[in-house]
Amino acid sequence: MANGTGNKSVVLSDIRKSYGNLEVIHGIDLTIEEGDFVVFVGPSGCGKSTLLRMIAGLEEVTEGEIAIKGRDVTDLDPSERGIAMVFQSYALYPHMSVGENLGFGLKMARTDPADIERRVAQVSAILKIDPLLDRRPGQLSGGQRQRVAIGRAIVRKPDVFLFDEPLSNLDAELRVSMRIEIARLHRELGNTMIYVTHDQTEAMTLADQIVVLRDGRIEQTGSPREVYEDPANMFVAGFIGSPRMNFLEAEWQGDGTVHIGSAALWAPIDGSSLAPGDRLRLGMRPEHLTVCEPGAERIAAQVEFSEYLGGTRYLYCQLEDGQSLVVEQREGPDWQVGERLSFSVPEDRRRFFAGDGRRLR
Ligand SMILES: Nc1ncnc2c1ncn2[C@@H]1O[C@H](COP(=O)(O)OP(=O)(O)OP(=O)(O)O)[C@@H](O)[C@H]1O
Repeated sequence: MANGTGNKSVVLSDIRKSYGNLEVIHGIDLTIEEGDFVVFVGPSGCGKSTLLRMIAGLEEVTEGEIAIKGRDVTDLDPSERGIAMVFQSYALYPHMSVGENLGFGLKMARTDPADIERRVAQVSAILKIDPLLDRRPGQLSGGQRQRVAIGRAIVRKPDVFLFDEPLSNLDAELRVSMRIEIARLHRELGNTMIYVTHDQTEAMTLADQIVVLRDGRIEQTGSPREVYEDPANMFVAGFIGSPRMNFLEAEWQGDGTVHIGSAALWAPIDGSSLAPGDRLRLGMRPEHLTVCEPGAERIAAQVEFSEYLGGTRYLYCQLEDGQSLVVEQREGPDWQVGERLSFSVPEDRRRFFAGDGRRLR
């Protein structure tokens, strides 16, 4: 909750969506607090855009209810919902100037022309596009176009901003600066923002709350830190983070340890639902593994491939039983391909999952 008011901004109640006989959203419940920046993430086809478009009113809801600021908007037109949407494609009117694009929505709403002029000036100052007001969209760079598209949303003073992958058409450098700009806008305007992205960095840096979706269901909702450090299940653990979390198959011993090859690692989990010999997964983030002297609690692996990225190095390793392990190394010697190493991982960084992906600890 960004502004601490605790008021509900958007409430989705048992939302379902079907295309013909095919249900793609399977009963989503979600409460978004006033002023929160909420990011939807998940693999391609999980329903991020469909959910956003249903909130916008661009897609009909098959079942369930959407409320914005306490008002049931499920059957209202997009224009009546108090939302503004920014698309990946910008969706600017090519034959209008930037100024006309910015003011068009207000003109349609029969706003007083002097008022339109004042608000367009205000917004173009916020977004630093005032020198561009007389240009057409065709005469702008990608970044400038996206600024105009965002300006067109702001000028209408919506309750809720919806962003559908707004930065994915921009080059890497511009993405970073626009990302920072969007974060600044959120801080300045304080509105609720809902944002769909494929980009992990955008999700982690912009979100107050990340909603992780899979196959039309919510797997977890939480702060970036919660979903990263305390994932609800193996899916979330594997989806959030790049390179992704390592999952090693391990055997539960019944004495509080798991075995991976010759390594015996302490596993502080509730073993009441487990039997000795049960297979578990031990999850470890690449940055939590460190090279150390061999020992009982050490995982032995051979370096297969090494990637130097400047500030960091990724070691792609293989255990004796063929399992893979990715290790992020920030400092220390440049280990070479073929080298046999031992790795340790702190106890509080170990995550355990049952065979069905359930989190054990
Ligand atoms: N008009 C449509 N007719 C039939 N199925 C559709 C339609 N639109 C979307 N779907 C299906 O609904 C599911 C969710 O699609 P959606 O575009 O919301 O996913 P997404 O998470 O946004 O994916 P991406 O990350 O690839 O954009 C997918 O299985 C998709 O094939």
